[in-house]
Amino acid sequence: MIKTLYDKLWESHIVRSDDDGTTVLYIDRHLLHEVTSPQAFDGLRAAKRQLWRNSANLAVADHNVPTTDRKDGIADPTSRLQVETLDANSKSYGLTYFNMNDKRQGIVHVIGPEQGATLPGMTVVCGDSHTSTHGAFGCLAHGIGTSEVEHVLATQTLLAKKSKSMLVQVDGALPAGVTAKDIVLAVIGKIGTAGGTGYAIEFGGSAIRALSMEGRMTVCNMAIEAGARAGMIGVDDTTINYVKGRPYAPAGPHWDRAVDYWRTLHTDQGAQFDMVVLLDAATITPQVTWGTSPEMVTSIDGRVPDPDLEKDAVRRDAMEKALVYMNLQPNTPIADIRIDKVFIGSCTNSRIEDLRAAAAVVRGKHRASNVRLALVVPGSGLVKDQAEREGLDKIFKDAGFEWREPGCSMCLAMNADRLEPGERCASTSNRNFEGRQGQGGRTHLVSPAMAAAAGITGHFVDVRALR
Ligand SMILES: CC(C)[C@H](C(=O)O)[C@@H](O)C(=O)O
Ligand code: SF4
Repeated sequence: MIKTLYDKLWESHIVRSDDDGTTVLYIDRHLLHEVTSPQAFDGLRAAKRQLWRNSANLAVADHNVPTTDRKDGIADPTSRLQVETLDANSKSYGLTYFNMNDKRQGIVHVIGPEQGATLPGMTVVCGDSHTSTHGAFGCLAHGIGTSEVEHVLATQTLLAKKSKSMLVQVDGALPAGVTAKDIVLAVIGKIGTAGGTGYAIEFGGSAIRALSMEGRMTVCNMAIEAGARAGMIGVDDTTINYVKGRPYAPAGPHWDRAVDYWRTLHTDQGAQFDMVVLLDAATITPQVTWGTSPEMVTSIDGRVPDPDLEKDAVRRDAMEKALVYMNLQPNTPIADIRIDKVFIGSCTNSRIEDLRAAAAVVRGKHRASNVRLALVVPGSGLVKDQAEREGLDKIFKDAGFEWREPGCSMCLAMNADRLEPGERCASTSNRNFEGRQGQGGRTHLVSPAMAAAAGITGHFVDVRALR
C-alpha cells in the first residue's frame, strides 16, 4: 500500500481508533520545560498517579534562565519559581533533567536532537508549539497543552485526530547566501499563517534534501507559524549520519536494526497529498518581515507594502495596524530600515551552523554605532562549547557582539533579555507578534547571516552584497 510519511508515522502509533477518527496515539518521547509543566505535575500529584514510562521523559529549563552569569541564580521571582518548580518536580518524579548549570542544558528543541533523544520514527510531544522542529528527523512531532502534558505523563498516550496532509515541495538550488530560514519565511509568505491550518506539512524536494539537519530543523520549526501543527521531512543519509553516536541513539546491533526501519520513513512514490505547494528555490531571496505576523514578509530588495493597494479590507486593516506598531511608512525600501538591536538565537536558529553563518559575516568587522546591543545566544551548552572550540565566540566578541549562556532569551523575553519600547530588532527567532521581544519592541525576522549583516551595517542589507 502506497503511503505518505505522515500515514506511516500515524499508523505505527495507533493504540486504538474510534469510528469518528478519535485515536489514542502512543507517544515515544516527551520533552518538558518549566513553563507548561507545573500544573501537569500538580494534577498528577493530586490524582496520586505515577509516570507511565519514566525513561520517555526528558526535562530542561530554558525559557526563564538567565543568559549571563548563572552563579548568581535567577533574579526575577516568577522566573525563579518556575525553574525551581521544575527542579523539584524532576527530582520527586526521578526524571532525566538538565538543570540550568548542566553543560547539556539548552533550548528544549535544540537539546532533544542533539542528545539523540529525538529519533526517526518517533512520536515526539512537548508542551510547546515549536515541537514541530523535531519533525525534521522523520518524526510525528507537535506541541501539546498542559492538560495533555499531564495525560502523557500518566498514560504515555495522547488523544488525537489525524490532520489532512500537505506537501511543500521546494526544488532547485538555493542561491548562495540564501538559507533554510529564507525558504520557510518564503513558504509562509506564500501560503500565509493560516495556510497550513488543519494540515500536517511534509517538506520535500531537492532543495530540502540538500539541507543539513540544522537547516531542516529551522524549516520544520516554523511549520507552526504556517498554521500547521506538525512539519516533517523524510529520513535519508543526512538524518542517519546526524543521529549516529549521539548519547540516546541506539548502538551496536540495535543501531543496524533501527537504521533498516528508519530507511522506510519517507513518502512512497505516487502517494497522494490533500494539498501540494510548489516553490522554486532558485527564486528565493533573503527574506525580512516588516509586520507583526510572520506572513508579513518580503525580500531584502523589496519595500514596505502600501495598504492602500490591498483590496481585501481585513488584510488592509491588519497591514495598517502593523505599520503603526512597527513605525514604518509604506514604500520604504527594506534596506533603509535601521535597527537598534540584534538577536541571534532561538530554537529556529541557534545551532552550530547558524552561529557559523553569522560569524562568517561579522568576522573582522564591527557592530554599527547605532546598534546598541547584538546578542548571540547559543541553543545549548554543547553548541556553545563547539562554537568556542571553533573560535566563533572570539569573532563575535571582537565585533562587539555579546556571547551569552544558552536559553530562549530574547526570543520571547521571559528573562532579562528584551527590547525596550520602540526598539527595533533584527532577530533570528520565529515570532514577530506585538510585544513578543518586550513590550513595544519591534521585531524583524531574518536568517542568522542577515541578522549579522544588519548588526554590522546598522540597517537591513542584502548579505550577498556585503561579502
Ligand atoms: C512558553 C511556550 C508555551 C511557548 C510555545 O508554546 O511556543 C513558547 O515557547 C513560544 O515560543 O511562544
Ligand atoms: S526559543 Fe523561542 S520559540 Fe523556541 S521554545 Fe524558546 S521561546 Fe519558544
